[in-house]
Amino acid sequence: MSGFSDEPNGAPTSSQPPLKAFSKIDLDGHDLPPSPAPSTPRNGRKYAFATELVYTEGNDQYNASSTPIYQSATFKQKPGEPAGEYDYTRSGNPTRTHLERHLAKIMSAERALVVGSGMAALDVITRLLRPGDEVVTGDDLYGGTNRLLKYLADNAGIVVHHVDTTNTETVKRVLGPKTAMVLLETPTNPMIKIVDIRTIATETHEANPNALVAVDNTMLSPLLLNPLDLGADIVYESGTKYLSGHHDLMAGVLAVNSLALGDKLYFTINASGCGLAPFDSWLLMRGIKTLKVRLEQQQINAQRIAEFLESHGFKVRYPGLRSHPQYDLHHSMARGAGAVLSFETGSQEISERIVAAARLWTISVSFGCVNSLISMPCRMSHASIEAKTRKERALPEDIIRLCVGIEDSDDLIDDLSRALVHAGAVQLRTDGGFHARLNEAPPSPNGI
Ligand SMILES: Cc1ncc(COP(=O)(O)O)c(C=O)c1O
Ligand SMILES: N[C@@H](CCSC[C@H](N)C(=O)O)C(=O)O
Repeated sequence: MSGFSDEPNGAPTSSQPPLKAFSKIDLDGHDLPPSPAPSTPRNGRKYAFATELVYTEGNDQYNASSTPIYQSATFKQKPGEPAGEYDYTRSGNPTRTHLERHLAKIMSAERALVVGSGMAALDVITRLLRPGDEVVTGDDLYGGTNRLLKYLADNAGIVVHHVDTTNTETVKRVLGPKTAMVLLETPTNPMIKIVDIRTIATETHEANPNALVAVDNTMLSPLLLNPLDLGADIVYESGTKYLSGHHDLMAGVLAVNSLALGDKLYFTINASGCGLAPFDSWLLMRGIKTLKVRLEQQQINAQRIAEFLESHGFKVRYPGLRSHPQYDLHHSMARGAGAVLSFETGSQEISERIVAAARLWTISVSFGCVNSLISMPCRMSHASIEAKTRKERALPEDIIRLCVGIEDSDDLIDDLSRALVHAGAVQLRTDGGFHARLNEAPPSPNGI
């Protein structure tokens, strides 16, 4: 897999025009995000994504190259003059504003907002709902998203429909005038299923023009997907993941094209006080600058690892593989396959042994970090979904999720191979190769 031009990465030939990273913002610069601390060159020239990621323009009094951390809760006012631009950091802070302008630019959005975590972003979005409203969402979702929706269903009178969002007909059947929100993930976490944002957004707005389509873009980041360009009303993501890239902060990002909707989201952020703190805003701004180089390498590594596992007989879920049933759909929307994949071994016990035997792959929740991570979603990130519900939704208990980092891919494959052999997940052949034992009885714990 090569890089991140504005062309679809490895996409099948189609009659569709090439996917553009900045389709919304005009090259003459009439459509730049408003900004007291602009993040875009004032001459209006629009650069390639890699350039826009690192290029920022500020209005710092000393021309600081890195926008300073305004570590201040309050801002002094001048007597007898109207209130200044900032008064209190819960309401606004220059470091946070600069980050928000920068995000609006790279997300091709009219307005972006940043909060304390990805879940805080979803919380802000769901506060647009009223009792009796219906939400349509997937049957494969991040566990925390599922938990918040369940809370709203149990306590706030919101009706939540979990359906197979990979099937647009199924989604259409539950849409209606009471649908207030459709909440999508693509690829889904952890089953890596692909959702047709364009079709579902059209169907949703036909069913109820006031319904909002919100897309969780955590898996791909703005480098690989712009849900707003596909008809979504709100895009949000966990900045804890690819945008920051080092697992050293928690953040959530929201972006919209409707300024009226942006104002409603901002109201909740100010009213509830979940805006991102100045230091974390600065750290996230720093992380964003290396998004392309990190995710590009992560994706190259992920492709190699997915091919390695598949070639050894494992059932691998990764949209970079031609065997993915929705390969074409994914590449009609996105500019790359991302760096999260999952695979099954046929046995929960074997999967547990693989995870335990890995050394380079850290056992950890989350993804997007420069380090490679291995996890068992049913025990970790998705443990908050009841076992009964996981079963109903056919989430395999043995599924292993790999979140690929930027290490040397040979080292990653060596470590994974050793873990597979140690766990007894593979049958050794006389020529030194091996093949997945899928659905065979697990061997003795030393694996051989
Ligand atoms: C797809 C997805 N969305 C949202 C979140 C929530 O983000 P955060 O942990 O920053 O609250 C996560 C993980 O936590 C996630 O995997
Ligand atoms: N204990 C946490 C688990 C966080 S999972 C983080 C991430 N979204 C992932 O998919 O790994 C919780 O209960 O939220």
